[in-house]
Amino acid sequence: MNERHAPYLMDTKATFDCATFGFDNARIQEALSVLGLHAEHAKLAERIRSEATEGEAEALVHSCCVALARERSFALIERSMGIECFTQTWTRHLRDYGQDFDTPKYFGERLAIAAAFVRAKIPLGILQLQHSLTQQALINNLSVKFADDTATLRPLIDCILKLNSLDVYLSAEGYRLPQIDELRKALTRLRKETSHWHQEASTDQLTGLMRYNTLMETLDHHINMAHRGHDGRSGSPLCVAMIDLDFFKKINDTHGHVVGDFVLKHVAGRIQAAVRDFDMVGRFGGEEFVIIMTSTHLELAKVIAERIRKGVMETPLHLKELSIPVTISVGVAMLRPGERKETLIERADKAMYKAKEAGRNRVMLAKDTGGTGDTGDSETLPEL
Ligand SMILES: Nc1nc2c(ncn2[C@@H]2O[C@H](COP(=O)(O)OP(=O)(O)OP(=O)(O)O)[C@@H](O)[C@H]2O)c(=O)[nH]1
Repeated sequence: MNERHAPYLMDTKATFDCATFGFDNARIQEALSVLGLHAEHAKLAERIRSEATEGEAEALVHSCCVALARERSFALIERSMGIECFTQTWTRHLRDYGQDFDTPKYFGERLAIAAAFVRAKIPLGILQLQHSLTQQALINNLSVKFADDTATLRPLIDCILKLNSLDVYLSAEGYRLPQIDELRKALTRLRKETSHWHQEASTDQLTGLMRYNTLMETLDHHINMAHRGHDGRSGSPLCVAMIDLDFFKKINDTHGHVVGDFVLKHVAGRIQAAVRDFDMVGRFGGEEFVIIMTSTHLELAKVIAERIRKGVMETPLHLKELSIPVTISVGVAMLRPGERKETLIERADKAMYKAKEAGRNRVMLAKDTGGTGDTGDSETLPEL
């Protein structure tokens, strides 16, 4: 017996909320009206119960089960919910046949039974066969009893057909919700996985920063935005900083590649700590990083680049007994009107090489069209 499904099918005191399945009073009335089930059918259903199911429900279910057992997928019932649970639910269904068919409770119970069948992975066809067999058995039973009284028999059969249609309809609806639920869960899972893989694909494993491709796509996007201007009219300033570790080969040669990796990670952390929340940092290559600074003029970009340089210089990496000092050289360039990312990066790169040539551990600016001043370690370069 499958414990998970049994309570849904057997707990007679449980009330099932048909609203979960999208049935409010208006929808209940709509379904009843489509099927032509009215108040007068309550009396007919009562008659069916007293004539055909009272005291006979178990025998009826037994004979139906014998027929149903010929169906190959019937074995699933035994495996997933157990025959006892199945027959008890069916017997209860027959004893209460058509009772309060116009109430949310009636709808809720049938919807929940169908949902339990779905969870037990029993095909909808079995549940619908069960309804057909019930209909057949009741009609046969009454046809024998009222063989000579067609005036009584006809409305009773009409009522059975209608109540059976309602059962078939509710079983189909009950099957739909869990399936939609499963679909929703599968979609959520897929979305999570996609976003996880997207994150993996766009993140540099060592530093946790953006990878080269994502960095370039991001730069492209922001350059387009900057050319258009945030208000869609005038251009908006954008700067790029190219950062390269100084004498990194020596660090690798002295301490080994693994320690070199720790240094890269450490510097990436220092850069992230020094930039503003909305600046975008990526790993450009081996020991090169790029920062995209939107809505930022060269003057401000220089201040930020200086802050990063100082931050790195003042925070050596401590590894056990080792203290490894690190410095960086930085080139900063501001986007020119109509400029593409390739030349912007190239100008920042050239400025960075000028910083190397000038003695390293400094910030150099690629001259923008307006020209900039020079403070401290930063220098303004001739136009590149
Ligand atoms: N540990 C480690 N080393 C790397 C990685 N990527 C590149 N490198 C090393 O970075 C070093 C860069 O050396 P160079 O280009 O000569 O530059 P440098 O020694 O930093 O000297 P300057 O840039 O002129 O100051 C090389 O030894 C590369 O092998 C990496 O992911 N991990």
